[in-house]
Amino acid sequence: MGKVVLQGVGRLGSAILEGWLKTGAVAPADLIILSPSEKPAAEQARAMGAQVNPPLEALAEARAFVIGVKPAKWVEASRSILSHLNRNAVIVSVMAGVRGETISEGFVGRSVVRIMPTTGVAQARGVATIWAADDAARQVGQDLFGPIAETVHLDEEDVLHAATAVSGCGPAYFFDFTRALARAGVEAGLEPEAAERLARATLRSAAAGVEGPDSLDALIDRVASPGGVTQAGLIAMNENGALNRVVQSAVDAAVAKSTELSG
Ligand SMILES: NC(=O)C1=CN([C@@H]2O[C@H](COP(=O)(O)OP(=O)(O)OC[C@H]3O[C@@H](n4cnc5c(N)ncnc54)[C@H](OP(=O)(O)O)[C@@H]3O)[C@@H](O)[C@H]2O)C=CC1
Ligand SMILES: O=C(O)[C@@H]1CCC=N1
Repeated sequence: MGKVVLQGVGRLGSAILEGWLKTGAVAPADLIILSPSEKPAAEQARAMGAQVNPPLEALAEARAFVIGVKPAKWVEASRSILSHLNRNAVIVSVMAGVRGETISEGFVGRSVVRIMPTTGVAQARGVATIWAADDAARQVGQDLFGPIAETVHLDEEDVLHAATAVSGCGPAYFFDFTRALARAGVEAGLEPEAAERLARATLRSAAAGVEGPDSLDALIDRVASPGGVTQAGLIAMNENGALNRVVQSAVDAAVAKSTELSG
């Protein structure tokens, strides 16, 4: 793979770094980490042989440059490094919204691959949607994220907005639902600690169900005995299409925000 630069070790950057260290997808000796402040994941990488904030001349060897900063920060963050960065480095953007063409222009024509990962990459159990204008850049994205995520390749860049709304944001929706389930359990009489343990463990248990080949309909059917307790709950949850409506509004709002970020 060659040297890989990670710029930004925040919520997602640290998850990516943890995944790489866990799987060895990027050898620590090949890692160059740029971070304005000290981060535990970066310190762990340093202890394993990575370079953290080395003199910028080190970027001359970069094969890939991963932008892990916020969409509002990347232009400013690229300014000081640009003249040092290898001319052939592939730019790997995990930023929501920002278009590949815009990033390529900012990086003076370098190839760009856009990735939309989930934070599950930390446990090498992420999902990563990949889009690139050229196959070589796409392959760099696959090499970096394939070992830490299930990868889904897109042909159309515009569909990344939808992938972001469904997958990039998705873990937060499930955590929010789990919290609501725990709260409802408390209302129904459970102690708060028991309610949270049950809701979290149920999320893990349900996730194990989707590891198999069964359709979502079949998985639901297996839990919902005809005329039974689950069916009563599902009917209440879906009354007048309430669940579909609320999920659709979440996805639509996230697509709108991602589109806004694309300028
Ligand atoms: N969080 C998520 O689940 C996902 C996030 N993304 C994308 O990932 C990107 C990062 O998001 P997230 O991790 O949530 O945001 P965070 O704010 O947690 O992380 C951004 C990091 O960028 C660092 N940073 C700022 N300026 C520089 C610079 N000049 N050089 C190096 N590092 C810099 C900040 O450092 P410091 O802490 O020192 O200020 C911070 O740690 C965004 O573009 C977002 O769209 C995509 C998919 C999922
Ligand atoms: O909330 C965000 O903007 C980022 C992008 C997808 C998940 N987190």
